[in-house]
Amino acid sequence: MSRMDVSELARLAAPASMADVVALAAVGLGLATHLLRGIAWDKPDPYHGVWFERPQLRDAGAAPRQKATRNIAQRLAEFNKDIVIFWGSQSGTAEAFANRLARECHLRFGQAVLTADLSDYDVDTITLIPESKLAIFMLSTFGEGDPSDNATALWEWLRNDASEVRLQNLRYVAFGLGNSNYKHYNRVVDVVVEALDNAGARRLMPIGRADDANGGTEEAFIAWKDELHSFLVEKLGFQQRRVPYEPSFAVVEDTSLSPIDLHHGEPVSRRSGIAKARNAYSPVKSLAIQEVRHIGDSSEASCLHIELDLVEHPELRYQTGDHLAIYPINPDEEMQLIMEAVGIRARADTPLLITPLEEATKATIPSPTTALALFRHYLEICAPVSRDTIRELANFAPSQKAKDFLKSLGEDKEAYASYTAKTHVTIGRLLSLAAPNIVWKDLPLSYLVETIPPLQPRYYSVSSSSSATPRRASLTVAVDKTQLPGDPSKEIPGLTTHYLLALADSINGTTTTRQSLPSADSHRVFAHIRRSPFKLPSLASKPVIMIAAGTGIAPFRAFVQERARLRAVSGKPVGRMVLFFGCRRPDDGYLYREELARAAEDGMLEVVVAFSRSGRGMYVQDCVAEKGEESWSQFAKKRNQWLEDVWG
Ligand SMILES: Cc1cc2nc3c(=O)[nH]c(=O)nc-3n(C[C@H](O)[C@H](O)[C@H](O)COP(=O)(O)O)c2cc1C
Repeated sequence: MSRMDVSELARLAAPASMADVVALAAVGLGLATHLLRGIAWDKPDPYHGVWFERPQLRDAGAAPRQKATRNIAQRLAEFNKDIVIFWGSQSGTAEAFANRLARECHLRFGQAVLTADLSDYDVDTITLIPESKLAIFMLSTFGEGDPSDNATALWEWLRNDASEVRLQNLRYVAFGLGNSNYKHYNRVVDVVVEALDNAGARRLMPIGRADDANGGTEEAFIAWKDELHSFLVEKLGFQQRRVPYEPSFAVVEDTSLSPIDLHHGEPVSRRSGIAKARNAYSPVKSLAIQEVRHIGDSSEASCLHIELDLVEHPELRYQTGDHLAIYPINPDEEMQLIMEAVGIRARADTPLLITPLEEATKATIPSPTTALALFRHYLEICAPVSRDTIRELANFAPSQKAKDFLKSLGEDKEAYASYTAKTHVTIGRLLSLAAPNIVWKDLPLSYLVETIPPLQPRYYSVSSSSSATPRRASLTVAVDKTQLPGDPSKEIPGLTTHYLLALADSINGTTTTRQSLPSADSHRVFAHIRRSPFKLPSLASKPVIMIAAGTGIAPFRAFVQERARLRAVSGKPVGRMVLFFGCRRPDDGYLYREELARAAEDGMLEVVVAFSRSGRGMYVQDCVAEKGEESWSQFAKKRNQWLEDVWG
């Protein structure tokens, strides 16, 4: 990286909000990762903050099923399906879109559609899909222009074996999900489409691309879907029909089941497909919270340091730099709203059996369960409701007034945008706003089960070192709130962070959030560990430059602890570490101040702090530009030396 690159970084917009700070943290990590690319680790992984993962509870479902074939062509033939929708999704959006599109193709055109998690099939069997079928690819881009975990096999197959792949029979369309704020915007769909085309596949429509930069993903999907529908009618001769709803799941109350047989909220282990093959995820376990304390709080922001006990679970091992997934629970208020609206509140504890009506449909919710567990633990009920769903809900409305209201909102893009800018329309709120105090008796629970996405775990970088505290993992979590763009007086609390805040309140006897916990809460969280390639250089003598703002410091705290431990145990010197850290003021957001000062006193760490609201008002990128020059030239010298050592 040249001096110009550093000043370019300094020129970037100064952060003015929490979102900026988060973006800044990502830029910081990106830079650090870039500097150490190929030296400290093989594959850069600059996203140290909250991580996402596919939300599906893979092995969920009541009865054990026969092992499904991994041959996609065979599966399509077995279930007589006309269309396959492949999805590659990290945080669940592409998966939810694939399910919505499948339902719509079935209801509108009577087509038999299979949605396919890419990691459930051997990707080379795509070559066997006959010409009579249509394939739809819905792919998101993650990391640094990388595929989602479940699309890795497709990615590697198309890139590594490109010259051998023959796809003359494949007719397909593709839709990509990305964000133009990232350097490699929608790279995955572009690379995959290029490879498919080169292999002789016939692309029937231009690629659809969703840009999440300004929250445009949903509308881009609706627009692309409308184009696809017109194409299917006009070019492929599909006949339209009008079927408002056909369930894919049977949801029935079964009082014969005993409470001990029910899933009361524990997530089902997600170790399947590629993740299992690569041992990327640990099993999900219930972890006791050993300690939780507020650090670096200010009037504007709150930050938690949480220590989780791993002693009870010897099989749970983390490595410094790994991520930990927390399974949140929905707030009671939202849960009650929805149960009230569908008239199930009095039967919240009644056993519910949720069974796919077709063998080809994958279970996403553990069954048997209860309505309480369904809405508290298993469905993402705090997310805004999509315009498509609002339009569909009009079919089940309990009054003409409610129907008209939902239609006006669902069919008018502008009306929906301005309403949702001022109102946080979660499913429970929407139902109660559209028809106050009326039970939606025609709204089947199965519709909610298949329409509301499964609740996803949220990922955080572990902020402790596995060498220093192998049986205890800590997290550093900024408690976030999002202001509604059309009414900044309304703040939407972050789901997981406010759940963690409620736990902190309960443990410490404080009251900092309105969110309450279930009465029987035992101060434990469901969690699993995800392997991360974001690691310290394997040679402890290598110097490291770290750049972070706010809670982006989490993995670097772990790195500092790791090296300190190594030095204490081996008695040997370790490489120089420089940490550029950005926060507001010396008394606002300066996380782990004393700890960092101690490491600095020991001579193994240099901390360069940028205070954005104090003194000269510096941001971390200013510090990198101003003070980083000297560190950089030293680093560059060393780097050249390593390159010579490695490459000769
Ligand atoms: C950590 C992270 C990294 C991302 N990297 C990229 C990227 O490199 N290129 C891009 O176009 N979009 C990127 N995105 C945006 C996602 O592709 C976008 O949010 C998409 O809607 C997610 O779809 P999914 O939920 O199906 O995975 C990234 C998002 C996150 C949270």
